[in-house]
Amino acid sequence: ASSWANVPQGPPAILGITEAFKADTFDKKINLGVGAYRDDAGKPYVLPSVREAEDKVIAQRLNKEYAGITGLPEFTKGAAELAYGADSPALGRLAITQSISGTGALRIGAAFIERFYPGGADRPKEIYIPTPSWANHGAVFTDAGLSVKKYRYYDPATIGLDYEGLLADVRAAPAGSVFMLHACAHNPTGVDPTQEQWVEIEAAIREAGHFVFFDMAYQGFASGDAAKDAFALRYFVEKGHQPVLAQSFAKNMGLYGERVGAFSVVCADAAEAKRVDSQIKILVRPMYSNPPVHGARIAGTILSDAALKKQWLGEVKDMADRIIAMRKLLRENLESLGSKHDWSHITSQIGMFAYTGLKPEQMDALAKEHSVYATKDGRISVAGITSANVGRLAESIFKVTG
Ligand SMILES: Cc1ncc(COP(=O)(O)O)c(CN[C@@](C)(CC(=O)O)C(=O)O)c1O
Repeated sequence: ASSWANVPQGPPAILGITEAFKADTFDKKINLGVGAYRDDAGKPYVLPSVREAEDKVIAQRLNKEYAGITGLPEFTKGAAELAYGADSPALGRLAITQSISGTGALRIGAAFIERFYPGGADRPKEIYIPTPSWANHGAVFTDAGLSVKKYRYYDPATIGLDYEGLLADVRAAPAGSVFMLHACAHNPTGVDPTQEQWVEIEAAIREAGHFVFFDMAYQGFASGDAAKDAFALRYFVEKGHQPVLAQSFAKNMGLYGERVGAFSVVCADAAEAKRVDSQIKILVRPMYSNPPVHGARIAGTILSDAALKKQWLGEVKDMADRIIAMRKLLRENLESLGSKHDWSHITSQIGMFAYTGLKPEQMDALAKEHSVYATKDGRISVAGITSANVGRLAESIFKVTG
């Protein structure tokens, strides 16, 4: 018999929505599934600054030699400055490696924590993630040998932050626990703490002696302001935390398929950063040895050229502004249809996604009766909304929510 006779059929991944969408022949079907930016014509968007940087890279006729294990220094330097701030004292004591986008950064981080996080041999290697969190977080951490715990985050009653529950769970966790925090644009809810709430959360985490793993997959894409979106990360570093950070350039540079990201560790000093860097190399070498160069060359070109970086930040703001405009339009359309529900969360939430509060059966009805496709948890990718389809989308939501 075949060696794989016992391999079971797994459930469809998130991309199952896209399959159902593709199979639908209705010409006005709407895909609000995968979190990828679309312009107002509903088309994928390659940022002009990325095209320009790519032309520069190609014109250099570079060779195809291996990058180092931790990737292109020009890229990782730029990524660090973008995240922590060009004048951050953390930059002098940072270990950073290029990664296979955000997912790869999370995986390196999980492996590093599994191998080195203190707490003694008896301490279970675990990480606390928000409820809900990005669909892939759990699997990334369990596959790296960490057990996943949950902390309260989203409150269905208010379709907002369960602030008291979050603080209670931070305080209840054993001292020195590892907490995963979404730096901005929480996925899937779009619900972020206010800056005042971040200040409280930081104090609770510091008092409990917890360790922080930031996932920043949407810097600049949430508010349109890269520094504002990095507030939580930079505030925690300022208060003395030594977090680890996963960065993705999939969304804010539109480099989805180029797989550009970075993983970094804020260390106590330069000597510690050197030791940590050596151990990150030992982890990465047998994982994938070294990263792809093309996307990092594009991102590095943008991040190291003041004019291109300025142009890029303007384009990221334009994407964020379009998302914010679609949130407003959807809410206004629902209200003008006479919906009795409170839709203020659609505009108070931030980033790629809106957590509508619709139930799974209502999401099913949206797909089956209205050819509107999104995940069962009620998450819609706002990037899939256009000025052409927002009216029909609002009518569909109005019909299934009454
Ligand atoms: C919070 C968060 N972290 C990390 C990643 C990883 O992205 P990357 O590996 O492509 O850099 C995503 C992407 N989440 C998307 C946008 C895509 C996906 O699920 O893969 C989403 O639809 O939720 C994310 O939402």
